[in-house]
Amino acid sequence: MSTISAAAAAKTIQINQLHKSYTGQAGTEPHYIIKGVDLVVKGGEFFVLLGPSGCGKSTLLNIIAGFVAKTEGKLTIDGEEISRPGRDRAMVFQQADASLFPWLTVRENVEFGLKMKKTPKAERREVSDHYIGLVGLKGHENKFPRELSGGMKQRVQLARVLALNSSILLMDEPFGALDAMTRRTMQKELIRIWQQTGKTVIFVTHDLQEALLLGQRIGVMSVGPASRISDIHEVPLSYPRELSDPRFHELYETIQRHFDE
Ligand SMILES: Nc1ncnc2c1ncn2[C@@H]1O[C@H](COP(=O)(O)OP(=O)(O)OP(=O)(O)O)[C@@H](O)[C@H]1O
Repeated sequence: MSTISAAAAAKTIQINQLHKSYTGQAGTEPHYIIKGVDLVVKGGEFFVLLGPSGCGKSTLLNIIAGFVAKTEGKLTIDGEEISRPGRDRAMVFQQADASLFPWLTVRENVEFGLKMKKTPKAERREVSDHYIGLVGLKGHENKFPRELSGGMKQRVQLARVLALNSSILLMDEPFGALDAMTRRTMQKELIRIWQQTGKTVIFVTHDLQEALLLGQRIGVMSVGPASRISDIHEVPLSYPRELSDPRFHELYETIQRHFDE
């Protein structure tokens, strides 16, 4: 069966009393970045992690990815405790440049992970055609990253991650470096791709508008240190969401007020 048709089932992430601290010099108290994070993200959900700069969003995402070790607490995926990276999770970073190989074409970048997995050439081609099309890059297969705009590079990164067929997408401010118009287009496309692929998504942002455009639920992290998820807001709006929707504006005001208190 091809990688496209064998779509991985969405997975549930459960976090209980997660702490992350760094120790300083001998004899000093540990410095808690996050302390007491509790969270359940259901399989197939689009969950947004929102919080001010430096509160520990990336730290939490990196712990879920298995890139950073937790200090205490429990982290399970479909009931199985995890502590290292796995094929069930894939990360999309803010800087697409840093994650693409400049000497490989769009197609070669998208196929890279599959090549590492020794996927046969014909299947690699089928998968890369599918995801290059899905992210709107058809016709650009033979270009190199230097020939692409920032938005296009981010699409390549997304296609490469999608081609790996992980059931969980971890996204760390992936559109933070894009101009406003490209960012809006990418947000819409991401929702379309999420709806088509049924993946579990955890999307980190410090932008409330972006959080409300994307998330089914928004977890707000408190100001660090020793940050935790202090509130979870359900977003009862269907997709695609429009900034001009008065209900969007109302929700924005409600959550913003909460920040100001
Ligand atoms: N290896 C480390 N050792 C010590 N402190 C660290 C380490 N990594 C991160 N920190 C600290 O943890 C805190 C949270 O960082 P993190 O990058 O998770 O925040 P963030 O909410 O993602 O911020 P931003 O939105 O600015 O990216 C920061 O104060 C940072 O300095």
